[in-house]
Amino acid sequence: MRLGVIGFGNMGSAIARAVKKHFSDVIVYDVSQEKSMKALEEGFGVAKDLKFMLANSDFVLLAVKPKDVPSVLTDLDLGDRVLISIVAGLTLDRLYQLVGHDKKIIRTMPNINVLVGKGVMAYVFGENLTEYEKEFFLKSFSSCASLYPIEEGMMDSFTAIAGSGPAFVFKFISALSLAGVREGFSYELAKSIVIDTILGSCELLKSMGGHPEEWIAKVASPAGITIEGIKVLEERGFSGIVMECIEKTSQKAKRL
Ligand SMILES: NC(=O)C1=CN([C@@H]2O[C@H](COP(=O)(O)OP(=O)(O)OC[C@H]3O[C@@H](n4cnc5c(N)ncnc54)[C@H](OP(=O)(O)O)[C@@H]3O)[C@@H](O)[C@H]2O)C=CC1
Ligand SMILES: O=C(O)[C@@H]1CCC=N1
Repeated sequence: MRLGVIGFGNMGSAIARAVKKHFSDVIVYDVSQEKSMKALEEGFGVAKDLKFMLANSDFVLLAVKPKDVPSVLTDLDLGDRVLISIVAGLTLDRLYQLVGHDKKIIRTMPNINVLVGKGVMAYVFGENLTEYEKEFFLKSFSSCASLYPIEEGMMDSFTAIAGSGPAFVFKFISALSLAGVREGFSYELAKSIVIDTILGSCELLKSMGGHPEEWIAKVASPAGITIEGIKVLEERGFSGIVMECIEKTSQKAKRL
């Protein structure tokens, strides 16, 4: 199977690198000369136009910004190829309008962590896909992401929590690292301590299970020091802020 990648930006390049071993060939098309050069330097084939890319693809990854989608898909004849869209807010209905109702489409939402093989990706299969095509998609993408089959109606919520999620996690890492600097560590040392603490906490929760609040209770000793910090988070409405952050993010996906 051959993969065509439309848009070699943050996500197109991350996915191309992550899944290339599963495809006999990966060919990239990007309007940016700089991105095309980058793809070439990384050993990918580069197409001079969409027609050439299509002629050399069985699966086509749509990885351009939402505003650029109409210019890419209008008049594009996908034929029997499978279109994999990662575009936030772009519904299957809208995709069918653009490429034709008889076409093969998989709507997905990955996150940037596919770069290190630890991504998550939601997916919804459209009509007309063969069992082989579905299995090939699942096999190739499960090598870089935990795959979640979800109802399409939950896609914007998934996008907020998981697609945008790394940005919110990085924000927390950044804030905790700055707090470490304030306490007297160098930024690099603080960041390393924070990353190891978060990795360990995630590992613990994933392998041992339980509710996060139960683990908070094990860390926060009665009349100890941790509860003083928890009090500040509670007073400032940390959980409410995070919920509103996800609500606003999810709502924006509906307006794209
Ligand atoms: N960034 C993320 O973490 C995630 C993004 N997504 C989705 O992935 C998509 C891509 O996002 P991202 O990778 O961040 O965006 P980028 O801007 O980094 O990448 C898009 C690339 O496509 C190029 N491009 C623009 N128009 C065309 C065209 N007509 N034909 C071919 N290439 C074109 C752009 O060139 P130029 O820069 O010159 O315009 C750019 O190189 C978006 O739809 C987004 O919703 C989904 C999950 C996570
Ligand atoms: O911010 C965005 O629009 C994209 C979609 C999910 C992550 N990044």
